[in-house]
Amino acid sequence: MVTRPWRPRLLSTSHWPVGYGRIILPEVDSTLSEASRQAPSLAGPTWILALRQTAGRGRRGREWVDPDGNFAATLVMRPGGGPERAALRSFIAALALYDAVCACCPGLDPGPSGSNNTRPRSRSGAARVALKWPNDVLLNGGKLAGILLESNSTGTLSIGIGVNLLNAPDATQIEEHAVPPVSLLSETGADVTPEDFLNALAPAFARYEAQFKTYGFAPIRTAWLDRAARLGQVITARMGTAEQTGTFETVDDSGALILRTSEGLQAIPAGEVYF
Ligand SMILES: O=C(O)CCCC[C@@H]1SC[C@@H]2NC(=O)N[C@@H]21
Repeated sequence: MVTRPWRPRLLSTSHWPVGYGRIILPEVDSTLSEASRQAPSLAGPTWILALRQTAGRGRRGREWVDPDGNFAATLVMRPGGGPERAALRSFIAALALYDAVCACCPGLDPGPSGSNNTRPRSRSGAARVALKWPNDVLLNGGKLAGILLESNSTGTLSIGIGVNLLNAPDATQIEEHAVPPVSLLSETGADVTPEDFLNALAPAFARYEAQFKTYGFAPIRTAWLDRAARLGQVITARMGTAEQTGTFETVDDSGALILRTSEGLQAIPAGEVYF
């Protein structure tokens, strides 16, 4: 496992978004759990970053293995607007992650827009980032980051984000057919600290959130589709024990995956995608 030598960090706050709080903890069980504990006393949207998580959780009840040096944070907010609208924040978080990764790695190839965005690496050999429905960020075709949304009946939404900055978890621990994990360091050579990553991610999230509040989901959906992995290709979506294979046509205005199958267009509101 790669470790980063300790060095004092000067946190740049010059681009920190107005109205957002920030809490940095040396260690916590899970930033999502910490978000539930802290939410009642928070005055506004707040990022909770932990330099170490001892009980990180992933989607579908999975453990999120979080080796030292990786990014683990949760944004706690009270977005209003009901659960369906709140859930669209996963697309905002994915776009913000995409921008933060590109900002931290200047040599990265943002990739072509639209359905060509399927090759794991660009022709020039530069690393390539893409978004995988519903909640993953891919780098060179491997899983770099995951997003887990949790909400409660009081209207609190917690957006948990894990990024393999320094180390990718052991690939033998992943599910069959799942995308293998990669790290930012191994794929690009960029050594980015969790604090620096947060300083790129928080303003990017705030920009997309402001756009969403003003213009709704349409521009977010378009931007997400421009960065989507495997658009126009045959993929398999798994919903519990059921599976659907078809061509990835689009994402609709509720965020559902639209697959073209032999029975016509199928909308999949939630599930996991396999390539
Ligand atoms: O399964 C996934 O892909 C989602 C992973 C989400 C992991 C992050 S790390 C920060 C936050 N705290 C957690 O316990 N989980 C999320």
